[in-house]
Amino acid sequence: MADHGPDAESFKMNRETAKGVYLQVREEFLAWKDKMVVEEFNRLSNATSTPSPFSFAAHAFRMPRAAFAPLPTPTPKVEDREVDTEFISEWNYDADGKPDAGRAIPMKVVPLPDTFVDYPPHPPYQYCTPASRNENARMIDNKQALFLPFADDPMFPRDTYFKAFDEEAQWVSNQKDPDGKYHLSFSPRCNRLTDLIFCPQRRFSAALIDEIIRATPGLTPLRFSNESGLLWAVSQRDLPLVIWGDGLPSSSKPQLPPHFAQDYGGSKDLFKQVNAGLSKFCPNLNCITHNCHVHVDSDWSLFTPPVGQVQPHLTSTQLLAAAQGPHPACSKECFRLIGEDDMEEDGPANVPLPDLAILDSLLKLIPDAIPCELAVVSKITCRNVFVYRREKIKDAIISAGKQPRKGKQASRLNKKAKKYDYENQHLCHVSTQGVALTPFASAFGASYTANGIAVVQKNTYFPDDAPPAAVGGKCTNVVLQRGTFKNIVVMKSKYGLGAFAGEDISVGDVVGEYVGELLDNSNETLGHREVIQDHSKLNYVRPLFFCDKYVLSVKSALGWGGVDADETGKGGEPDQTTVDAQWLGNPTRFLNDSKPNKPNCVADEVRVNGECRLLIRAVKPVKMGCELTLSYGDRYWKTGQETDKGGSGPASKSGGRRRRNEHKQVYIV
Ligand SMILES: C[S@@+](CC[C@H](N)C(=O)[O-])C[C@H]1O[C@@H](n2cnc3c(N)ncnc32)[C@H](O)[C@@H]1O
Repeated sequence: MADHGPDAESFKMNRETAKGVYLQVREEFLAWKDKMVVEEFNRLSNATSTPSPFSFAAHAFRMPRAAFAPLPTPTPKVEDREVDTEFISEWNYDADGKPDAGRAIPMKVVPLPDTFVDYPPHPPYQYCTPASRNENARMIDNKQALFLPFADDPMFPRDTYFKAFDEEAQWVSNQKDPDGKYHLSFSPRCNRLTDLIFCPQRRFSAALIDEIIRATPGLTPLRFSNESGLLWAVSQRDLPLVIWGDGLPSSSKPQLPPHFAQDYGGSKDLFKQVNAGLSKFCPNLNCITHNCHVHVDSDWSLFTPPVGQVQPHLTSTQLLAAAQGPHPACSKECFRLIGEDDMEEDGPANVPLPDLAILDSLLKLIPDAIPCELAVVSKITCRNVFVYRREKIKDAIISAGKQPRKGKQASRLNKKAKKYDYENQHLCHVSTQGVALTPFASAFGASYTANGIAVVQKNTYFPDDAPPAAVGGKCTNVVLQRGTFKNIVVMKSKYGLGAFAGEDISVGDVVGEYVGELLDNSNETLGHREVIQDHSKLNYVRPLFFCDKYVLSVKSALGWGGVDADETGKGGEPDQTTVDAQWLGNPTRFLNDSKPNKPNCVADEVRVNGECRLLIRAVKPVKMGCELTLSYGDRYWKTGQETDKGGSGPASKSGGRRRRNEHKQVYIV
């Protein structure tokens, strides 16, 4: 942090320069304004008895020139300032809308106080991009500094921050051409104006960069006023969209996929709709986003191809057998209560037709899905789903060998159905199949499934201390599926901001999901995040311990390998995975450490279709208005920082990679 001196210097210098420019622009504006006022005055003087109603108040707001000279400090009180008298015109209109002769009303014009004051730096950012799901952090996290954090804070160790980035990416050269003008060249990765500013090995002082920028037509100076200029603009990241001097926008969304707006032939058939919609969906099994730019670049060929009707593999008996286990049923309607003995006794399902239409489509797409999952999607009890499926897909057809289900193959399928460790699932069963959310999901109020396409949830694993499946007769698993979490209010607490219960919360309630950017050691250089943690004394990194091998499988599937991955990105062991809610998250990021008291919440690591998710679950009843707390674990405070000091936090490294690597057993339960 020792390098903030020169930055503070150049910051001051830029401010002086910016002030000069600001005053000059104000002079020009005034001259223009004066000219306009004179023109308008002449026009009015020459006017006949019926002045234009549009000239109303034409004389207002003329300011004396004295107001724009550099103002003395401190700003004089209003009554001490030079005051001019001006006139505005006023007309009354008759019933036909004709104005009368009008009158002049005298007005005192008070000069504005100097608006160029030294504002203190903005307090550290306390919020971040709101998100409902984890996102994979950029793999090239160390390649480019895309924006300058704390751009308005001269104490931010800017150089240390830049040094954390890849050296190759930092290279930039500067030569003067024969005319003595600066010629800028950038490394391939430093190809934007921002890189010029943010490349630490630029060998440029901020003043020199400012000079270069000024010499380049069309570019904004680094600092123009406290809320304008390039430094300010980049601190705003992508909001609002900033168009840089080179004409490139700060965020370039890829084009929509071809035929994105195509209609679906007016079809009400879900199967057809899903097929039509699938081509817009992210192939990442955990992503429910259409037109997803997080996991797929703009190569639309990578998007999910349409599917045909899927042949069922499992007989109802096999389906039922696969789902049996020691866990409790989620309600009286749980299909597992049917039991093999009752198989023939249950009558046909009595469900309304539109729901059956959805179920029909689902059975075409994922005939082997566990009925619980189809129940969530189709809003039919899983018992009825099971009964309907049994009617529709006769065991005899599958067993009779119409499908290739015999002998070894059948037993392999049985094994496959069983390998999903149902015994460990305390909550409602979810299937081994995929669930895709189509653009029509909101219309139907549900998500739709398609075999192995895009999965909202499958194979959820809750740790052993998870509460029983049924809370108040309802399956709590759907809380995660539907994102129906508790109200959390963010307010000031003892340690900066804190998360408070916005409603009464009972033991076992899922309060929310801790979401953020997923990082692992394939995001090689994360040092710049640590610089920010050090500076803000806030650390939002949460380790994930139990999920890594599953993350690996998802990553391999996507060609994102771990450390020792081969050149295709496959294979290798990923290192510790963490969720960082510094820049992307939701109100659960504000849960403070409860020390010295016991926490009222714990974080459960949950595996959902191979992806790790952190659920915040209440372990004590929490009354509305009370603060929600976790125990971060002793290791979190490994640097020995005191936990009873407001705003203090762990040194960045303790929350960053080092902590993750050294203390895998730490888990914020
Ligand atoms: C996940 S954030 C919690 C929200 C944070 N208070 C805020 O204002 O954004 C974790 C940070 O909160 C602060 N914090 C949380 N619990 C604390 C405690 N018991 N003692 C001191 N600081 C704490 C530390 O700065 C820590 O790095």
